Amino acid sequence: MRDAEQALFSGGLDSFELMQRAGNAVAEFLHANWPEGRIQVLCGPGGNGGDGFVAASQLAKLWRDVDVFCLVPREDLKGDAAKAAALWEKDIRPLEDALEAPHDIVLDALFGGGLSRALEGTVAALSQRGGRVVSIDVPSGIDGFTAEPLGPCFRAEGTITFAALRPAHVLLPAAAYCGGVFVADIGVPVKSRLLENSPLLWGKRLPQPGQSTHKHQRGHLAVVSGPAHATGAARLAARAGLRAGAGLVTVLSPPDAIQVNASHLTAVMLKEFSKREDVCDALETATVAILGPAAGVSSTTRENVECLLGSETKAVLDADALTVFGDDSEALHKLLRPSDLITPHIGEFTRIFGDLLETSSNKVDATRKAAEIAGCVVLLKGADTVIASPDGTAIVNTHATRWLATAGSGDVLAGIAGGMIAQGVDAFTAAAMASWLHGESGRRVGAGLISEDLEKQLPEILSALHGEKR
Ligand SMILES: NC(=O)C1=CN([C@@H]2O[C@H](COP(=O)(O)OP(=O)(O)OC[C@H]3O[C@@H](n4cnc5c(N)ncnc54)[C@H](OP(=O)(O)O)[C@@H]3O)[C@@H](O)[C@H]2O)[C@@H](O)CC1
Ligand SMILES: Nc1ncnc2c1ncn2[C@@H]1O[C@H](COP(=O)(O)OP(=O)(O)O)[C@@H](O)[C@H]1O
Ligand SMILES: [K+]
Repeated sequence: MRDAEQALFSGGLDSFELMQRAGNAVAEFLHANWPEGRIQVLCGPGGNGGDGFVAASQLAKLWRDVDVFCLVPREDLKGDAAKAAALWEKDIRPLEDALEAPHDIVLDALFGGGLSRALEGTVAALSQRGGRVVSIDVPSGIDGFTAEPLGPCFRAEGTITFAALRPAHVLLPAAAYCGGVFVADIGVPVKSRLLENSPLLWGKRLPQPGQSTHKHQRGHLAVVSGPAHATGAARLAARAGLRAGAGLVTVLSPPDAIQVNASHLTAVMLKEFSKREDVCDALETATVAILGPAAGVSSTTRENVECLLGSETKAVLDADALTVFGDDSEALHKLLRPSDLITPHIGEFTRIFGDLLETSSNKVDATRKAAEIAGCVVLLKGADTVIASPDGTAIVNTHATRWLATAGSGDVLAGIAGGMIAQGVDAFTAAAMASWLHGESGRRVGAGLISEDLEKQLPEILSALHGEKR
């Protein structure tokens, strides 16, 4: 078992006691969700198999029809797995027999945290049979730490794990093999929290105006525009921020882009900046500013970032505001504050955090380390988006759609986050809200999606979350 896994289960608790609690939880989970049918329990030689033996004996007590198969003979089992097998009084058959044995549901208790190599032979063949599979801890064949299949692996309808989610339960591609994931509390303390994004985490904290609220109480979002040929990104972010509920939104525009911005903006306000002081002055009246979308990789962008991070205004930094520090990322890390949010995609992440992705065991670990290094909230974009705060708490969002892979969709995401921060939501929660709302908007549009469509979905989605009919 790897260190990270061991740390999760520290606390001086008796390991066989934990195995019994785990196995009992597996039996309850399976019986509650798959109440009928003959169960084939496939046990491995270690702790995962041990959980399987406990679950099998408990399921038999619930009058379920259970057959148990094991990769190794009973007499070769050791430690807790041997103790658990002793609870199963009937036959333990060789694993090969499972290939042809009649069954309706498979309980996959082959390997969990101790998988050390790709599945082969009978185990590999069993993993490819299809059918209804419930996995213990993680579908066997998936490396729970890198969140990648090591080779052939089981595809579960449901997975039960213990104490806390692991990266494999929420990161792609592993998450797609887990089915519905249930976390059983087996009474062990959890050190760092990993959560799956959902309105259940933040729905009650969505900002909402009171009966007599005025716009100035809903915060002021500023978005810095790029030059005349690159203004659309800022407007996408600005309109999304307004839809998300910011009371006032201003696009700060360089002089050459004023005309083009003016001809496209209505509810969003416009203000010109020509030199550094103007940006600083304009930013001072804002609650939060978004800087980076199509801003240009230029000394002006860098100066604007420095000015923003030296002010009282909170920051959402994206795209060029990050890239501009590519050869001097430590300077950026020093300037960032805990209330700031940065939203890199993988390319931008690599520019400002070097090889962190390659040197970490998975995207969650890399994003957590990045948040610690930069001292701010980091949202790493992708089909699975990871949000981490410097204290180690992390949320993974897979509530999205591949149709979001289109120009400008990241600008909308930054805009929604900025709109939430303007209304007083902390950067971590705002990032979680934004990534879910962005994903839900994308799902509602589907094929043919362009970034302009996304903000138009927000009124309906937000109304539903507020429990208001439209
Ligand atoms: N920690 C706790 O307190 C709790 C832990 N719990 C449970 O324990 C599980 C972790 O147990 P674990 O560490 O024994 O690892 P596990 O996944 O059973 O496998 C290791 C064995 O498999 C073997 N093996 C590996 N790959 C193989 C392959 N491809 N093909 C063939 N063999 C292979 C490997 O052999 P080796 O690599 O040494 O050659 C070794 O013998 C965890 O997932 C959870 O279910 C719960 O009870 C809750 C409390
Ligand atoms: N295949 C995908 N599945 C789900 N979401 C995706 C996918 N590809 C991109 N996204 C989402 O779309 C957005 C793209 O952002 P980004 O790469 O910054 O684009 P842009 O710079 O064009 O705005 C991110 O929020 C990302 O998480
Ligand atoms: K398993």
